[in-house]
Amino acid sequence: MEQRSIAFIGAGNMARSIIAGLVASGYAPDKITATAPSPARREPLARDYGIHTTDNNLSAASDADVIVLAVKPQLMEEVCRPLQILDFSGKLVISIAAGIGAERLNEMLATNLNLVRVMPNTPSLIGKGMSGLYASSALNPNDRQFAESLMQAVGEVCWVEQESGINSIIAAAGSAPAYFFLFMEAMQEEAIKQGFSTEQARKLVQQSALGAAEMVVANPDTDLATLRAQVTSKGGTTAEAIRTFNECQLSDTVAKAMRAAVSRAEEMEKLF
Ligand SMILES: NC(=O)C1=CN([C@@H]2O[C@H](COP(=O)(O)OP(=O)(O)OC[C@H]3O[C@@H](n4cnc5c(N)ncnc54)[C@H](OP(=O)(O)O)[C@@H]3O)[C@@H](O)[C@H]2O)C=CC1
Ligand SMILES: O=C(O)[C@@H]1CCC=N1
Repeated sequence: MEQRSIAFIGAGNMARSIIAGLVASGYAPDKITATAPSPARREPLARDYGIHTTDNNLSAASDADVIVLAVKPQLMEEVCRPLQILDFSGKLVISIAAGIGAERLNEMLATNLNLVRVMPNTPSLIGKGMSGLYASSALNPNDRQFAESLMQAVGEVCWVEQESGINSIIAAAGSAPAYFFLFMEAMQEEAIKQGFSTEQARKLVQQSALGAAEMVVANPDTDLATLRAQVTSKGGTTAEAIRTFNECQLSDTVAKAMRAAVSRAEEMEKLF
């Protein structure tokens, strides 16, 4: 893919995941800079991926063709203010922040940005990311294409037509790895109670999760309910487990949780 110089402003969990995936996919480490105030954040990135790091946001952003805003939403305004003096006309800005809209980002950087909002997730680290992208129709096709290729280098992508769709991407993908981790944690805990060691319990759970996910991917024409039915023998053990989940209204709980994620993103849009 096109090798533009990229500055990640913020070098935390999500920036690291994208950087790792990018470098593994062949993106030149020399073209990537990441910024963070603490050396403890920067040094492992420089060491592990061979990228440049600095605590100077202004110089990193000034030297870059592409600026990825990757700080916590509550810090975004403070981080953007000193960058207002830059000329953004030839730069592409990608924001991965949840709960900060395009209009607000234009306001924070005091200009009309060439902007793509991206909502990635941490499996980008291993090239298995799922990212949602939004750009206004005014964005030039080259920038649109670059943002898409960048995120494709670390996983799958899905464009949304309306900016509000980014909040639904958060609910379905950005936050979603945590839901699966939570489910696996609960399973591991119970497997331990049933007599397995922590390692055995983890292996049982992770291999089942991996196998299930890979079966979903390998059978694109089979719906999820059918895959579930194939495990569920009539009058058998799975049926009892599923009945228990249904009794506890698992689907409703999942729906509630996803709506709570959207509501929080909407709330953050007002706060920051
Ligand atoms: N984590 C996730 O799964 C996802 C996160 N996001 C979004 O990504 C963004 C970052 O989240 P996440 O990576 O989890 O957060 P982290 O807290 O892990 O990372 C934030 C980073 O910002 C750095 N930082 C703090 N202050 C400054 C500053 N003044 N200038 C430059 N960098 C600064 C921190 O450095 P230091 O440690 O030195 O303070 C840290 O490296 C958020 O906006 C979030 O909404 C989006 C999708 C998924
Ligand atoms: O929890 C958060 O706010 C961020 C956005 C999606 C995943 N992590």
